Formats: sequence, structure tokens, C-alpha cells
Amino acid sequence: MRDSYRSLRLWLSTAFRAAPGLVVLQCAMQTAQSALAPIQTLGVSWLVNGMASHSSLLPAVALIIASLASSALTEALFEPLSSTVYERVHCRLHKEMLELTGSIPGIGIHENVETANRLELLRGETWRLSRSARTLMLVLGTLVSTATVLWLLISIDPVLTLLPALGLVRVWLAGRGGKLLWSAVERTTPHTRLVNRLLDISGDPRHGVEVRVFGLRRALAERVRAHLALVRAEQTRANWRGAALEVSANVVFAAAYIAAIAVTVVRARGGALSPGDVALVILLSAQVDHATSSLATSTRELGQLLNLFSGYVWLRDHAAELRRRAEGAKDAPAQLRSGIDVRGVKFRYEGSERWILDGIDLRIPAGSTIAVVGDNGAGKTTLAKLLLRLYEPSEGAIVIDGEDLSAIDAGQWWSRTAAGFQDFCRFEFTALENVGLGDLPKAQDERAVRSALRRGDAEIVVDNLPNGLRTQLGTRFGEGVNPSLGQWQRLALARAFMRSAPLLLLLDEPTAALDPEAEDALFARFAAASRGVSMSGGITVLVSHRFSTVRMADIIIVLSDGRIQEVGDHEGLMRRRGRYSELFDLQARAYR
Ligand SMILES: Nc1ncnc2c1ncn2[C@@H]1O[C@H](COP(=O)(O)OP(=O)(O)OP(=O)(O)O)[C@@H](O)[C@H]1O
Repeated sequence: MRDSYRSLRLWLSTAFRAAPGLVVLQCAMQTAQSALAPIQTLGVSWLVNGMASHSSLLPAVALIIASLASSALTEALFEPLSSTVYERVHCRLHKEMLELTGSIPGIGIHENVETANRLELLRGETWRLSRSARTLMLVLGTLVSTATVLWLLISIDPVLTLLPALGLVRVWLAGRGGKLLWSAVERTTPHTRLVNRLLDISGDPRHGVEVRVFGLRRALAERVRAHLALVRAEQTRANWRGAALEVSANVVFAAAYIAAIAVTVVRARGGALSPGDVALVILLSAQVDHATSSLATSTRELGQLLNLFSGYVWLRDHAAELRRRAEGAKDAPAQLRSGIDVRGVKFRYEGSERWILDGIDLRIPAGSTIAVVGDNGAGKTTLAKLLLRLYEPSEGAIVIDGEDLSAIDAGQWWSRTAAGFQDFCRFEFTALENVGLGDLPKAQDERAVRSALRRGDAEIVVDNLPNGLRTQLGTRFGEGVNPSLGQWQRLALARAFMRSAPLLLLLDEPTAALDPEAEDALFARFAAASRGVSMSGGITVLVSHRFSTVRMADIIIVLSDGRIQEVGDHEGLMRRRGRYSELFDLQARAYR
């Protein structure tokens, strides 16, 4: 109940916060417009009575003309006003949702099936949330017209108020139908998510080669069809059940409608009512029919909206709870003095029983470079993400200069780190922005960007662009150039080097897409860049399968099945003739 109340409040406030003046104007116009139809009917009733009693028709005609003119005016203005409010609410909601999800520490919210479903539902239905003002107007309009109709009916015969009362049964059943549909939508969200993902794959040029070479077009289309069929079947079933409820309510209402007209005609014949009253009841009954049917529609829509807003309340609460927890958080240090201690860290992904990291103990002194190697799936990237605080350890702690990382403000920690990942982002902006995004305050600072390009060995990429740093990258959203995979990766690396003295520089397979020559040149620069980072006590963590890169690290750890198998520097590990030296020799032979 409390949740429904909060959803209702959020629903009402969302539209008002986005466009307060326009929504008030919309409310006023809607109220006027909704009262005008019954008032017009009253004018018709006066007209009939005036003609029957041969009295003046002027008041009736004036009332009809005035209400017609006002109705035409408000109708003309209403649509553009609604669209403007819709756009404003839409922009605001998107902005708020991006800010809320972005403020949540960790990426688990996108990976946990339940929370990912909730987010997808919210994202996919933002257009419906944005129509909150329109639904508000629909409800308001129906309430005003129902109240006006009620008032007119009472003035004729209080028994006639039974008619709108029966209409409420219709509204209640429509609400039940809406609930049935909503639970079908919720049940089918995992299928909808999958369909969206498959459509993304089919439409993305990066996957185009595999889709064509493996002849996946048909198979993908068949999967999309099968999941959509499931979604459609569930939702159609719910729609039919809702429709059956509504039809039964309509039959009852139609019987009451006929009875009301029959009673009025009989009473008029007995002289208790005037001909104008009969005309009024006939016309008003039609309006009650219309009003209750649109109230039924808006109730259905309102139910869906409130369900959606309860999802939105959940997202806000979730983000607020994490903000609250972070309130007493400590500041990230300006410089690393001692270093990072990984103490007995165990980690498993949510919903999984398997330990991905199984008791990692590691000391990384300030200013050092550490390389992490190991087989596929050994847990290297997971460890890197824990250091970045994209996940929290399930057991144990990561300690930064004596302070538990989980007690340090996540936003601050991120602002003091830099990262280059194997699955980097390809921002289809200008080359300048693409690199500059690595340090937002300096995003447009050409000197800072050029220096990052130098450290990431990506100057050559920009030199070959037709408009240098001002070149638009990517061709999907307009005219631009399409860099190769390796060129994109060099730019992503340069982005990682934008922050000049991060406490943690994390490079996860940063050279995977580069040719050996470029890789060689880059190693030398890595060493220089790492020295720059280490001046502030910063630590460079390099995850790599290329042992020629790894060898320059101060500490090398070999991960195997989530445990540290070996640790030491290159010479030490080679002398030991263990797993590291075995892998190193294997790769060196392959390169010879
Ligand atoms: N988001 C996730 N949810 C559940 N399991 C995951 C997730 N990400 C990774 N894993 C699992 O964790 C294990 C370790 O993955 P991780 O990416 O850390 O390995 P890695 O050593 O970096 O591998 P690679 O060398 O192939 O990049 C893998 O078995 C993987 O299946």
C-alpha cells in the first residue's frame, strides 16, 4: 500500500517537475474541456424546453455556442501542449535513469538477471512513463466530466446516479484486466530482453561477418520469431481474459442504460419530467457510457503506469540506499604511500556457487607495476575489476594504504583510477573527444589529448585521419571514418592515459588488437608511462597473454583456477622453471 502511494506520488511529481507551468495550464484546459460536453448537453435540454414552451431560446443558443467555441479552442491547443510536456518528461526521465544507474557502484545491477530485467523493462517502457502527464489529464478529464454529469443527473432524479455507479464496476474490471496484462508483460520480459539482444546482433555491422559467414540470419530470425511468439501468446491470452471481463461489465451497463431511459420516458409521460429532461438523460447516458469507458481505459493505463513507477521507485531506492551507505565513506588518498593489499580475497559471481577467486593474498607496493597472467578463465579480469571496485569481494578485503576499499567513496576511487580494457568502448565522436573522455575536465584540452596520444602510442592513428583530432569517428551516425580494430584500441589506450597520475592504471589485454611492431613500440612507452604513474605512488596492473609485455613488470603473478600459482619478477620466475617459464618459453619459440 505504501509502495503504491509512493509510486502514485512519483507519478504525479514526475510530470510537474519536468514542466510545472505547462502541466498546470494543461490541467486547467483539461478541466474546462471535460466540463464543456455535459454543459453543451444542458444547453440542448434548455433548447428543447424553450421550443416546447415557446419561451426565449437565447440563453440556450448562447450556452451552446460558447461551449462549442471554447471546446474548439482548447482542443486545438491541447495536442501541441501535450507533445511538449511529453518531450520534456521523456528527456528528464532518460537523464535521471542514466544518472541513477551510473551512480550505483559496481556493475552487478546489469548482470543480475532480476535487476537486469527490471532495468530493461524500465528502459523499454520509458515512453509510457513519459506519457504520465497525458494519463493524468485523461483521469482528471474523466473525473471532471463524471462529476458534471452526476450533478446534472441528480438534478433530474437521484435514482439516475446508479448509472455512473454501475460504470464503476466497469472501471474495476478494467483494472483487473490491466493487472493480468501487466503480469504477462513482467513474465515475458526475459524473452523481450533476449529478442532485443538478438536484434542488436543482427543489426550491428561488427557481428555482420559472423552472421553471414556462418549463415546465421535464418537461425537468428527463427529464434527472434520463437521468442516473440511466446511473448505474443502470453500477452494475447491476458488481453483476451481482460476483454472477457470488460464485455461482461459492458452488458450489465447497457441494460442499466436502457432501463434509465425507459424510466425517464415513463416519468415524462406521467408529467413528472419535461421533454428537455428526457433529451438530457438520453444524451447524458451516452456521456456516462463514454466517460466510464475512458475511465476504464485510463484505469488500465494507470495500473501499468503505477507498476512501472514502482520499478522506478525501486531504482531510486536502490541508488539512494547505496548513496546512504557511502555517506560515511572515506576520501580516496591523493597519493599512494604504502600500496594495495589484497587480503584473503574470495569472490563468486551472484547466483553462482563457484569460487572464481579462491583466497588471493597479495601485496602491491606503491609505485610498482604488476602483471597478471594465466589461462583463459583463471580469474584475471575478475581480479582487475575487484581492484577497480566494480565488484565487492565476497570474502576478504582489498586495502588501499591501510583503508578498506569498500569504505572509500566509489566515485572518488574511480576518479583516481584509469583503465583500458580489451572490450573497450568505441565512442563515435570526434577523435579529440574519443580520447579526451578519459579525463572529462580536460576532454577538450588539445594539449592534454596529444600528450595522452603520445603515451598510448596513438599519434600515428590521428596523423592519418583526414581532419586530425577533429575527425568524426565511425560511420553509423553520420559522415565519418571507420578506424580499424587496432586503431580503435590505440585510441582507447590513449584514453586510459588521459589522467596523468592515477593511483591505479589498469590495462586489461590492452594490446590484443595490435600488430607486434606496434606492440613493441608500446612496451617502451608503457614503461615510461608506468614510471609517470609511479611518481604519485600509482600502481599499474597489466593483464596480458603476451609475455614479452609482461616481463617488464616488477611483480608477475600467475593465476590458476582463482589461486595464485606463482609470484615473482621475470628473472626469478624463469629461474624457478615453473608454469611461468614454461609459458614464456612456449611463446618465445612461437615468435621465433
Ligand atoms: N559476469 C559474470 N558472471 C558470471 N561468471 C562470470 C562473469 N564474468 C566472468 N565469469 C566467470 O569467471 C571466470 C573467470 O573469468 P575472467 O574473465 O576473470 O577470466 P580471465 O582470466 O580474465 O580469462 P581470459 O584470459 O579468457 O580473459 C570464468 O569462468 C567466467 O566464466
